[in-house]
Amino acid sequence: MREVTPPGDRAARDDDDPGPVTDPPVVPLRELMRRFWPWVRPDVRWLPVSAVLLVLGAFGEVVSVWLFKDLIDDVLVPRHFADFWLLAALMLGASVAAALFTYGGTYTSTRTAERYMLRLRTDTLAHLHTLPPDTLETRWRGDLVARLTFDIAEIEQMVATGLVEGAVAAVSLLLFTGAAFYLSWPLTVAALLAAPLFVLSTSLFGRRIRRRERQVQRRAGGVTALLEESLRNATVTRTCGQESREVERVHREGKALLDAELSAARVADLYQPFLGVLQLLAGLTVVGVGALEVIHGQLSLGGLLAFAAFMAQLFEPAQQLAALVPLAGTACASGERVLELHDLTSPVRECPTARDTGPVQGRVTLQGVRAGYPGATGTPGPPVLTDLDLDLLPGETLALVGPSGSGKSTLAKLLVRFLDPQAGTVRLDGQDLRDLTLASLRQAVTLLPQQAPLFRATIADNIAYGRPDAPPAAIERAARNAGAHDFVTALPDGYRTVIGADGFQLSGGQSQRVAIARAFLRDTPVLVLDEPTTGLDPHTVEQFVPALRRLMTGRTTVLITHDRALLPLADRVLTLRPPDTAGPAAGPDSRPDASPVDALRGREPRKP
Ligand SMILES: Nc1ncnc2c1ncn2[C@@H]1O[C@H](COP(=O)(O)OP(=O)(O)OP(=O)(O)O)[C@@H](O)[C@H]1O
Repeated sequence: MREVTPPGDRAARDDDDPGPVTDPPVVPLRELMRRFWPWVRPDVRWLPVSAVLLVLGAFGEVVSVWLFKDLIDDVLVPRHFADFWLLAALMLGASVAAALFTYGGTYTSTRTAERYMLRLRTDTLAHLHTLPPDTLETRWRGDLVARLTFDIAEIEQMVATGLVEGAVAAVSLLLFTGAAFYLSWPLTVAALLAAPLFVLSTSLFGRRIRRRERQVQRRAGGVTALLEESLRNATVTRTCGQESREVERVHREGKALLDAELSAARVADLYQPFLGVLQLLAGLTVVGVGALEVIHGQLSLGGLLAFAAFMAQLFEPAQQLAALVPLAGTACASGERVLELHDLTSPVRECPTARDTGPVQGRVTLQGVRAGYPGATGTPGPPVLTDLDLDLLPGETLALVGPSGSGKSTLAKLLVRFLDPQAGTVRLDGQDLRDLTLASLRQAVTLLPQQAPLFRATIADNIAYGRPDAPPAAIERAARNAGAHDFVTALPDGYRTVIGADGFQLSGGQSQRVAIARAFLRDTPVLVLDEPTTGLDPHTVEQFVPALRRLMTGRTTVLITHDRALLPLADRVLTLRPPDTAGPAAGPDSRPDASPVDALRGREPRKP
């Protein structure tokens, strides 16, 4: 949803290139505070502790200023030096106590804020991990990272730090005003004449800053999104000779960010000098009225100087309160971006009465399945699969073939519930997948995606990713079964060799073997292999087949492949057709020449 922006607001105005990231829905400040408050709750008791410590610190300052007045009136004016030592010692004591209280208050407030940020970030990521991978992959990864880092830090500034600082500044303001009032009420009234102007300017500036900050955060997300994509696709960029285009793309979004930043700065940076003028106005009024009071003997010189000191002290919390205005603007814009993530819901839900699978034999049944993807508005999109019936016995291997876009990966997603059917049922050992807990289902089914994803960790840790408690002997056994042991032991650090996040130190075939070893170690009764030989040359595939055969033995396997060399591994072959070749959606191909290995059809499945 785009906010309506006033004419003349250059950075806020939508230009020809709105950038990759769109605005999240606008959320009122109260609603933002309500939504983000639960993460403060575990440490909520520390908020009053730090507030009390900070207020005690401010009180120490008041005492110190008061003693300063006595120093002027009782030592300096009457030239009575004997009282100096006691007053000086008391002033020093008050200042040291104030410094210690302020230190304790600041530290507890920082600790609360940092812990808040950690909780919010962890829970946001945990929420993202409840969403099907497709939901995340349709968003810009860099922008997601920006929301999980920068935006959450901005929210923390407001919700945890800002609240404490705001409360303490308000209390300090009251303390200093009370002390000033006690010294001279006419002077205090004169000083407070500027207060309505403060309040008015805060409201006017606040709204404008928030509007501009929304653009800043959106553009900042756009820059990280483009940077991430640009670096991830560096190989394609170089081979296509598009380096300058990539740099230009990021530069253009960076320029839009710069414009948005400058637009925000033009308002935010005007705010503080504007307040400075108001402060000067209040100060001059105080000096004028104070001079008259001293001349008429209604105020001592010490009193006037102490009043001036209180005024100086008063400006600090006033400035802190004022600084919360741009902070709140940024935090609101960031809050909206993080809330948008929290409001993403998974189309795949675990029902409250879901039960564990229990021991799994591995019979997989699809009955009248229709499946497709939700459209932009969340309504069901056109079906990719229709009327799909399938019955796989335990230990049976089904090769799933068909042209691109015919729905093979969609079927794989149904088996691990990354997607639910629009109609019909998918069953495991006769149990509807929707009646099972997601965790137990995924304990029973291993999905090996097309690209073997590797983590920046040791080879042993990569193999043990699905079973982190696996002993080294089990890891080695899995690697031997996957045909990975020989190349792993040839590496300088063997199983302790750290590989890059995208497996850049391993060849495609080696990465696939590590992924197969991972599947061996998980040892699930059902396997879904999505084009396991993608990118491998025929010779490597030939070497790879025995490992695949070992892995599939005794497990119900759906083997998605375009590779004819793998078809002999299957007991049956199912060919899917893309929706546009025959009616609205794909289904199992019943043509007699549908499968290149029709002879395999009807063959007895291997026993588990
Ligand atoms: N997340 C998604 N959102 C919307 N449509 C999708 C999504 N994923 C796949 N599709 C669409 O569903 C159809 C089937 O895609 P699917 O990935 O299942 O095909 P496939 O047979 O596995 O293709 P390939 O052999 O190229 O991997 C395609 O038209 C594709 O555009």
